[in-house]
Amino acid sequence: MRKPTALSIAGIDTGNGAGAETDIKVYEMLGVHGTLVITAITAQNTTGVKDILVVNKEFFEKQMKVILEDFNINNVKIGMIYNKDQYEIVKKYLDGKIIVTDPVLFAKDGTQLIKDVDDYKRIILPITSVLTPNAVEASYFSEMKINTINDAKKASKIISEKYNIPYVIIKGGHLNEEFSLDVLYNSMKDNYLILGYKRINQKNTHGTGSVFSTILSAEITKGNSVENAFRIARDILQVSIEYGLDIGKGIGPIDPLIFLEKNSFKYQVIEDMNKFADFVQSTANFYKLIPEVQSNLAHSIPSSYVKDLNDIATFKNRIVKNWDNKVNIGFPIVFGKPTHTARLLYAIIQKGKRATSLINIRYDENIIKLLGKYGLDIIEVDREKEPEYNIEGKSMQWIIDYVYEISHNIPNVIFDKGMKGKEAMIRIWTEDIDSLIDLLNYVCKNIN
Ligand SMILES: Cc1ncc(CO)c(N)n1
Repeated sequence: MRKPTALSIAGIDTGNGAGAETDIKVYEMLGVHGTLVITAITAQNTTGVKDILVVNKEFFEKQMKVILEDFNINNVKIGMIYNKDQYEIVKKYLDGKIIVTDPVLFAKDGTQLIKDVDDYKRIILPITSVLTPNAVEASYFSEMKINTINDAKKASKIISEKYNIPYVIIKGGHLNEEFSLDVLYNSMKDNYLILGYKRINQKNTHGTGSVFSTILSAEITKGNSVENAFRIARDILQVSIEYGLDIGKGIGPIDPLIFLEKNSFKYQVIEDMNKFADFVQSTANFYKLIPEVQSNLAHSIPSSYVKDLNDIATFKNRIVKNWDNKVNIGFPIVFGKPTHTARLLYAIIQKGKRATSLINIRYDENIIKLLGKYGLDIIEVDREKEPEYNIEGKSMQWIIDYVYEISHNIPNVIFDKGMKGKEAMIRIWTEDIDSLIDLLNYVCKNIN
């Protein structure tokens, strides 16, 4: 196997939230082999940088030589780099390569991570291809206040011209707006690309800069344009922040690997639903469970990872009983469709249940009896008690709120006998797909 290879010049964060470890995590997750030249070891955790042991000039250069004489490196990412000696060695060996530089002047707790700042400006910035300052750093390099998106545009161009940097991205995390806006200035085209994402209220944001700049470097290494790399980086960053880790006593790290994890969870959901479809089609009596409005299965990734309906899949065209009692599975499997079953499952998960699978089936007293015999808890909902509203999709939330209020729990079987214009219905949820298949199989075997 061949793999594109890149180099990160960074410090070690012993708490594994930013720096070299994060860079390697991100490179590997995106299919790039990441190598390292270490600038310093920080004694660091989520509450801050407690001390810094700088790698001396000779050993710094030794690492550089060893890496470059072996690997074919054309892409570099620079994070924490400490002093003038290190800048000069970097220039000597790496000038002319594609360099993404994250100018980490200060850590989150204010610790200075770059010492000889004037030399840094003179030596590192002019060999940089893509610079990724936040608003505070950009303000420092451009010597202007940055309060608005227009300020950020102006500053990015000033920095680009002043230091001869082809691309400058000013990250808006520090700009005070409802949306976080990032500005990319492309000096060759003299144009801007602005990306806006909803600000996430979540305190665990350690490592945001390292993750962002390494995604850029990885995507550029694979041949993507800087613009596309920027879009990909911003997308992945958003989920990485949403799933920031509540570990440590301070500012916990964001989790870039969630991007892979979520994709693999979703793949498992699809496999489960295919298995469920096979079960339905090989079970002779299944048609007896299908109501007039037809059935659907809602199936989610592990419930603790569910953020919204996009994490829940259903069959786009339901599970349908034909005139000849054959059952059709309405493929394709789709995530994010706001069906009754998906909303119901979502509402149950919101109540803290480890639910992942839910189906609606026909109401029949005998089916209720069988479900009881099988050992499931059952509750009846009186839909006459439901208030009238005209907002689509509220009913499912009401059902779950009502059930929770009267039983302080969400039993696995929730049924109602219907009312005018609303068909009676049984809804069953389980913690996993196999439990749902087993119990439906029992019902189908014993129904007459
Ligand atoms: C080693 C290291 N690199 C970068 C940062 C910036 O987040 C940090 N805190 N520590």
